[in-house]
Amino acid sequence: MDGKKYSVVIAGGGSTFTPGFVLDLIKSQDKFPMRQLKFYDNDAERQKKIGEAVKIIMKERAPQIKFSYTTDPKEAFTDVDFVMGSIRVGKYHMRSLDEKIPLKYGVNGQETTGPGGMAYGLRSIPAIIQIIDWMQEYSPNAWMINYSNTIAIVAEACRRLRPNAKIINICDMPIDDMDRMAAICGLDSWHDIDFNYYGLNHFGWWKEVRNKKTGEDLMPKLKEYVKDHGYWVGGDYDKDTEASWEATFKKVADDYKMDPETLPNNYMQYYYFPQYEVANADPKHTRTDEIREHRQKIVFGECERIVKAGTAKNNIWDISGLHSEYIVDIIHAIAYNTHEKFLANCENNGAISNMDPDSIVEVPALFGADGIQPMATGKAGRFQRGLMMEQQTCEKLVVDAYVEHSYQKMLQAFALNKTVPDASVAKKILDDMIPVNAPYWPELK
Ligand SMILES: NC(=O)c1ccc[n+]([C@@H]2O[C@H](COP(=O)([O-])OP(=O)(O)OC[C@H]3O[C@@H](n4cnc5c(N)ncnc54)[C@H](O)[C@@H]3O)[C@@H](O)[C@H]2O)c1
Ligand SMILES: O=P(O)(O)OC[C@H]1O[C@H](O[C@H]2[C@H](O)[C@@H](O)[C@@H](O)O[C@@H]2CO)[C@H](O)[C@@H](O)[C@@H]1O
Ligand SMILES: [Mn+2]
Repeated sequence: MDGKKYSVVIAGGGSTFTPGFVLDLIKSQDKFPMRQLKFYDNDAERQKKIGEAVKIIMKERAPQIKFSYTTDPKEAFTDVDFVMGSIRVGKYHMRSLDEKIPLKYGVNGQETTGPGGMAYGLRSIPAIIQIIDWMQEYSPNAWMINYSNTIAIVAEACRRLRPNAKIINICDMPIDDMDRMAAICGLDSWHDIDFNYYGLNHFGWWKEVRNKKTGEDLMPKLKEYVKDHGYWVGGDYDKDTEASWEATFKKVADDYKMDPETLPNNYMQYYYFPQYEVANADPKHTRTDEIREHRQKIVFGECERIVKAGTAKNNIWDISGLHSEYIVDIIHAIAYNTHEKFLANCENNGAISNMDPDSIVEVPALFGADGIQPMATGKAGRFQRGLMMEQQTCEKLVVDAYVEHSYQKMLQAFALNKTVPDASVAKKILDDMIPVNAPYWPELK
């Protein structure tokens, strides 16, 4: 370590994940020392609620790190080494519509999959491109680690519109799944697992899972468990897991049966069993409502409590979360050029040998000071390749729709998607989505 101390800005300071991430950054000061932490958000009021609580946390636990929050891009993106992308364009209001509009027509209503995921992706593109441009203008050497969804669509837009930008698009879902695999096999955490994985974001498969220390092949043990229980661990491990996530992890038992050679990312259920998802959804009460009643309420309630008490003693984020732990590991790998292996969403260029070079894929990559070096994962199975070709074409069509302001391309994206049964249904969903997305989408002609 060269004694350097880092400056980080979180874009989306008002995110429900921000306080947990801050606590993990503070705990990692021996590993990733910082001199400055800033928040940036375009909703001053929402950010202030988190910002005021974090001010107290920082004063008590890391007074050596200068902390501030702002809605001014120049102030936010000047003098930073890392930009963390945690924005949700349109906030929970728009997520709720992404979920509920498709359900009205009997189609899967989910944050990052199906028409809702494509609608969300189209909203995110201009905002992420704008943040990249600010970062390049005010801190040209900085890296942006982006986890703002819909990642596959954002990554495709970056590939086309800002090909030289220092941005890495990541997802923590496979980490969560691997942490569950570790627990199932009696290991401590995902850090104990070595893997070979390939696919698209929220759309992939493990080819290999091994004990990192001993090299033992864990696939037979995992398959035996997953066929009955999916990735549901239960007991103490899952004591805080919400009902919808419980259903998700259990459903992996059925996903797995679609290809017993591999282990699936839990998001495959939205593509394998869209009718089941719709049948089990309540169009009046979707995942957004659950978050409003649970995560959002808890996070903002806790911030309010800290501000009122004037202290952050015994706060709820003292226990690390996988999401932020993973992100700290990634920025550490870039800052200290460790070439550790994580998953990244990047241009294929042969990483999956039978996918187009210009596909955006999610594959293992070595993370270091120059960014990522994607690794060769071999050949996708015929079944997987067919699914991926369809899905990534949808993702490319959304970016076409953005670039060309094309109604036709967005309609094709919806109609092609595996979750949508019919082009006339695709049209109905799109026509309902256009007016509510008017503040965020280009005008589609
Ligand atoms: N990739 C992953 O694995 C992963 C995991 C968890 C969450 N996420 C993503 O992280 C993001 C945050 O999730 P959340 O549930 O905490 O959302 P949230 O709604 O609680 O917070 C998002 C924040 O972004 C702000 N925002 C919206 N548009 C903005 C813009 N243009 N510029 C600056 N700020 C803006 C909002 O005001 C809000 O404060 C989402 O995109 C979510 O999908 C990704
Ligand atoms: O419905 P949400 O907002 O709770 O989750 C949607 C996100 O789900 C995944 O992230 C999980 C993560 O895998 C888990 O370990 C924990 O940290 O919670 C995260 C969010 O709940 C997924 O990877 C994200 O892309 C989704 O946005
Ligand atoms: Mn994700």
